[in-house]
Amino acid sequence: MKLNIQNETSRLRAVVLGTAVSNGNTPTVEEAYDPKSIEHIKAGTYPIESDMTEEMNAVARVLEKYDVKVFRPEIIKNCNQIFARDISLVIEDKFIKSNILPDREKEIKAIQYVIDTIDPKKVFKAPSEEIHFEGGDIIIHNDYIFIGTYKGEDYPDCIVARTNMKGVEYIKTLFPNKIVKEFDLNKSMENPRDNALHLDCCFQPVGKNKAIIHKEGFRDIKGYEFLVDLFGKENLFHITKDEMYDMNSNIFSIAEDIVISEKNFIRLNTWLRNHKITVEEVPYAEIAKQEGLLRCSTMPLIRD
Ligand SMILES: NC(=[NH2+])NCCC[C@H](N)C(=O)O
Repeated sequence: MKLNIQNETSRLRAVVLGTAVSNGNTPTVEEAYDPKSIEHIKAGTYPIESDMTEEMNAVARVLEKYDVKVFRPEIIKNCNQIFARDISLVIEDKFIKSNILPDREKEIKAIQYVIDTIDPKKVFKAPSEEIHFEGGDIIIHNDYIFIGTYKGEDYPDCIVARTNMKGVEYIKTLFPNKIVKEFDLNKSMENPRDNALHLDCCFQPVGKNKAIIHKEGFRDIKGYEFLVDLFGKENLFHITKDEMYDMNSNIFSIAEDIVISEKNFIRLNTWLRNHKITVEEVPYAEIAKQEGLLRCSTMPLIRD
């Protein structure tokens, strides 16, 4: 397979879509690695496998409708494999295995059968365990690579901070011709409304020149201002804390003028349609309880 990814919105041809099959029992609070999951574990409202499987199948049906080749991970028993985005990423024609949170390391072997179809010279793995990065923090935007990170001193104890500056430096070495720009994000293990878990939880380009953004997700306001300058204020759709919590920035583009979005995102979906973007609505509120949505559960391999 010949990979090609230059941005988040060109016409999609092939993608990995995660799976909720054999997702395991409801984790304990200690086992969870994000605050929104913890909230639902405590409230007894943690999502169940059959509901999540149904939601993901709805996404698969939309992708098939647009003739996108869909790869699913092999099933690892009792393992949460929903968020395919984080375990690896594709930039240009390179496949990069993430140095992910140790709790999630075993997820990658389920897509080895996909990796086996790629030229081994194009497959990369960071050389040191001190280099951390996950796909949800990395957004490719033509000449730019945007990377979410966390520069707080408590990084080592912060399991919602998944990409460090060593990760940013590593991506820079792989793409010397790109402008790599990092963003220091706000993290909170206590309150999901204050937690920009990954960059794609508070920002994502959409359409040709637009983006969805949550200003308060940026720990360093200069990062937010940089994006305002680059995209232009009139091209940004600002979301509130509650909309970030519901994961509005985490929709998924099939093309510049086609997105998959959650059916309850009324304000966002209206804005998209007003900009002549076709919105394919799916139910994804159960998946959202684990602090991830459509971008998080998809990992594009080929776009035009
Ligand atoms: N790309 C993303 N934003 N992924 C969300 C992953 C959510 C998952 N609960 C985690 O904490 O790892």
